[in-house]
Amino acid sequence: MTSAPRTRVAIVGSAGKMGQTLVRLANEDPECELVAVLDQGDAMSALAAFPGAVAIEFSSPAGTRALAEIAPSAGVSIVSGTTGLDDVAVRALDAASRTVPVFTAANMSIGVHVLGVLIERAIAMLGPGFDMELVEAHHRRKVDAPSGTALKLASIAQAARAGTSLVHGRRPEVREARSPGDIGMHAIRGGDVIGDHTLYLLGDGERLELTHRATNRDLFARGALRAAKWLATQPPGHYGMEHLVGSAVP
Ligand SMILES: NC(=O)C1=CN([C@@H]2O[C@H](COP(=O)(O)OP(=O)(O)OC[C@H]3O[C@@H](n4cnc5c(N)ncnc54)[C@H](OP(=O)(O)O)[C@@H]3O)[C@@H](O)[C@H]2O)C=CC1
Ligand SMILES: O=C(O)C1=N[C@H](C(=O)O)C[C@H](O)C1
Repeated sequence: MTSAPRTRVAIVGSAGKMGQTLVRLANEDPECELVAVLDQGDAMSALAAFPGAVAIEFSSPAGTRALAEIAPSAGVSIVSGTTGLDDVAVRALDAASRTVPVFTAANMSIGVHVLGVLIERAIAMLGPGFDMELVEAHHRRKVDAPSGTALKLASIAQAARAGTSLVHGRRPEVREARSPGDIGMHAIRGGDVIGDHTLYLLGDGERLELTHRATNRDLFARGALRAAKWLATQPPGHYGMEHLVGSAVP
């Protein structure tokens, strides 16, 4: 009996919190072969030795950009989970996707993807009478705010209700009530919180609180490895969770 070829993966940002989790889970996965690990100070051009591999990158905007710039000539596909990307890194990923398959998601957990689907559905069903406030909490070492996940969920909310805009926090000098089109964005930082996201839908006499809580990083790494295995057989293009999991409610 012949078994399917293993997906060759390289981990970029391998010494980080996500990188270490990915190295452990990739080594445990019989469908993956870990061929390279790179971190700060390593030359991204080393990936040229592994054409056909999928580089899984959770590092920094500079790391994302460096990988996206080398991937087409190296012949490696990209799974990128880094958040807080600048325009240069976003454009570099888009450019790379014209030559190699690229998968990006601000959150690789299937639960957050489903939360996005539920948010879209809830807003459409509730109508305009419900105010929206989005609260996220993360560990004390997180550098970007709001989280990439919060921004993605907010973009889903904005698409579901026209005429909305993001309002980041509240300041004492602004003495005015919220506007109906506001989506309040609030970021909590501290301790070892892995990642919590709640969209409050606040109406008259009732409110919904749609929440996802991550309790370890394995779920993000498992999602990234699943994406890498899927991406290895895709043509060049820019993919996301909607392509891997789908968005339609059966
Ligand atoms: N999409 C998702 O599901 C998830 C996304 N994330 C995102 O992933 C990113 C990483 O998170 P996390 O692992 O917690 O962060 P860490 O800071 O723990 O790890 C990042 C690692 O990448 C390294 N690095 C930074 N820049 C480069 C570079 N240019 N080339 C190679 N390596 C580099 C860092 O090295 P050094 O410290 O020396 O700079 C560090 O070892 C963040 O943007 C986070 O928001 C996190 C969890 C889930
Ligand atoms: O930095 C983190 O830790 C996380 N970042 C991602 C984000 O910004 O949304 C995903 C997850 O919440 C953990």
